[in-house]
Amino acid sequence: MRDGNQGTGKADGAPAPVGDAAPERAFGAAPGVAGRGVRLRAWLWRLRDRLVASRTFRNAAASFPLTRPMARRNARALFDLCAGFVYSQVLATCVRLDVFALLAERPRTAAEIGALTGLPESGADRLLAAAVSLRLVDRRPGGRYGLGVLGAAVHGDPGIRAMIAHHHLLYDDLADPVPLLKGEAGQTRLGAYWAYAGRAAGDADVPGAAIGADAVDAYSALMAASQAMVVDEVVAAYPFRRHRHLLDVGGGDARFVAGVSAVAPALRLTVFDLPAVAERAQAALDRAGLARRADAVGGDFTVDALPAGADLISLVRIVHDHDEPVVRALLSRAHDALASGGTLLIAEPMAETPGAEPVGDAYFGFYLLAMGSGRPRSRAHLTRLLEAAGFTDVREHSTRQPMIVRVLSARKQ
Ligand SMILES: C[S@@+](CC[C@H](N)C(=O)[O-])C[C@H]1O[C@@H](n2cnc3c(N)ncnc32)[C@H](O)[C@@H]1O
Repeated sequence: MRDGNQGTGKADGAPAPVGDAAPERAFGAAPGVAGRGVRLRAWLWRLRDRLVASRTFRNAAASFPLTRPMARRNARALFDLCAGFVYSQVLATCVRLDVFALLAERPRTAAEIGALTGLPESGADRLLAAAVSLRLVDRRPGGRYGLGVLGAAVHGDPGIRAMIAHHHLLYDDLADPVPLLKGEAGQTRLGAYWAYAGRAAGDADVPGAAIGADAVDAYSALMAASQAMVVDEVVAAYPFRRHRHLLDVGGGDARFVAGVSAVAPALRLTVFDLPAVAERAQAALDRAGLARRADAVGGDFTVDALPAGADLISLVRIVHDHDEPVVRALLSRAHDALASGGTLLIAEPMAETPGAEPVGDAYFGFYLLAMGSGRPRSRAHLTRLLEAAGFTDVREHSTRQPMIVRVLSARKQ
């Protein structure tokens, strides 16, 4: 099953093609004047493309003192694109060999790191030099190495480490992206990992109730590990205390509702997820001492109604996992289940996030492609979907790290 919007040839928020009459209408200019503006822009883009493609021009730009910084910046940006996979492998190796944990204990030499990780000293030396260049590791006095500013962040966050550790599945699937883009890849490793996403890629569509504990354990643990950074952002952005009952749809191991419970002590909490995950959620709620005010309900939101009556429904890192028809049906079910005057929250990383554009469209775009369903969506795209499902008053609540998660709320009349 593919996204209903795919294949239209017009990405969400993409500029209108050159020659389209829309810009003229938008600016209310006389058609002839605006048409000349569009043609002038098209000519300038062609000129820029020709110049930048010319080696002579690039050499001249690198020689001239005023354009040299820009020429160097662009050359470096292009090299980083070429080398991105290598940088990721340096990071993944440091995580796999626990280099950051070893350096957090105390600064160490390459020989010590080699002895502790099973690498020859020359291998440890090469890995550490690469990690220094990427700010994962710092050189310290006496030929020792310590944590770098980025390595310290990875060391301090089990969620980031878990994400990095599972990326080998993604890299395997992306070894040849063309069959993925053509929709001809069949079952992928990420599709198998995220059982609910990959279930339609096999011969038969597996019902949600048939997805067993074995199939959900790994992804549920990954989501639980990476939930801390999300819940902190969402709780800081949205006033949960004004509500009486939160239903967290696709709530995984109940980490999100547990985080919210701390800031909204009177809130009733319900987690809805696939039956195998709901069992994990119920056990987690019991362990957290939340059983009196929280419960978990098993079901499949592609076919089942959602539990009714909550005045707040949250979809945290859910919508981007699914193609258009599933999202439309889910939003409609959420609308049906909400109490009148209730609120729906969507919290997830989004496409076209200013300053984090590649995170949405490149990383999540290709991650979800490999997973077999879903796409990152922009705020404008989500707003259209929410309004089509009957919601009004769509608002964004600013988060401190919009790269990680953005929050939209919408009201049911
Ligand atoms: C990406 S995880 C997000 C989990 C959690 N909200 C978080 O942010 O950590 C997606 C969740 O949606 C659940 N899910 C996926 N498809 C579902 C379906 N058809 N019905 C119910 N839950 C589903 C998964 O089991 C999983 O827990």
